[in-house]
Amino acid sequence: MRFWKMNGAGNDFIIINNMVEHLPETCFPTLARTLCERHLSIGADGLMIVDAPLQGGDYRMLFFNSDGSLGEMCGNGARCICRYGYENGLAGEIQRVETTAGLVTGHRIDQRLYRIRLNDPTTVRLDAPVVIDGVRYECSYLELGDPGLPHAVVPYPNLAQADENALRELGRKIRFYPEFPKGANVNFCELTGEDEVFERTFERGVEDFTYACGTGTGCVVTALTLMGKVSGRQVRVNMTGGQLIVDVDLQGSTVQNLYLTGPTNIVCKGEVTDEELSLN
Ligand SMILES: N[C@H](CCC[C@H](N)C(=O)O)C(=O)O
Repeated sequence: MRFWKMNGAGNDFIIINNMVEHLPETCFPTLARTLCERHLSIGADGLMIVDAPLQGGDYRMLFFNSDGSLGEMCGNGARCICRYGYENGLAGEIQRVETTAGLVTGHRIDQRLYRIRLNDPTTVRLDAPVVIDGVRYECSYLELGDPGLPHAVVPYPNLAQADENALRELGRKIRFYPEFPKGANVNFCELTGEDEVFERTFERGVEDFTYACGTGTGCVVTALTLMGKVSGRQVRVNMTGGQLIVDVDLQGSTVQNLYLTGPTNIVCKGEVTDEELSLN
């Protein structure tokens, strides 16, 4: 079984082309759990399966988190998969990717830089405070696409200096907050300059911080734009693994287009030989 390992700003993925491998869909959760384990196998935040299109796109993308759960979408994953699609001749410089959350269009800017148009927000609750251990945190809740990928946006002062373990525990509690029916990816953020944000995301399905989260940055910049705190133009979001740029087109208070731009890295291309892997 051939695979590529890629990352987008440090959010890393294993990619398998199922138009070549012909694996049964039922094995994908186990495949993700096995291959994404960082000590026992290749290691990644998620597994992406490329498959034949069903709705007129260039191809279809299925995204599985490292715990085997299906994610509706993945912004950094979609940017990486666009490079995979381009370099494997599945699509041209502008491409249409079918995701579980709906169609995503991708644009090759240069060899490593890719921009995608993220799914439009389908739920935006700017005022969705959470109370954790008696402390109230201002929070927004957004979903991108349909069915929507859930995100909480939590402003957090002095984020870069925050105690890692305390932040992780808080992230976990908000991720499972009972008022978020699907759970949520939890994006802690702090404005660090004009149109510049620092962000750390505790991800559902990885159940820890990842180095970057593309849909998370899209939601952070959407919320901050609607609150009037950033312009929505070329907003720079810095995360552990690098920088992503987000553009938000507003029509009144409705988001019309949400773009995510950032780097991709092909780490290796290889063959899976994991002797512990069972496809049943
Ligand atoms: N890291 C991803 C999001 C993965 C979504 C996943 N954690 C879920 O909630 O299913 C991104 O770049 O947008």
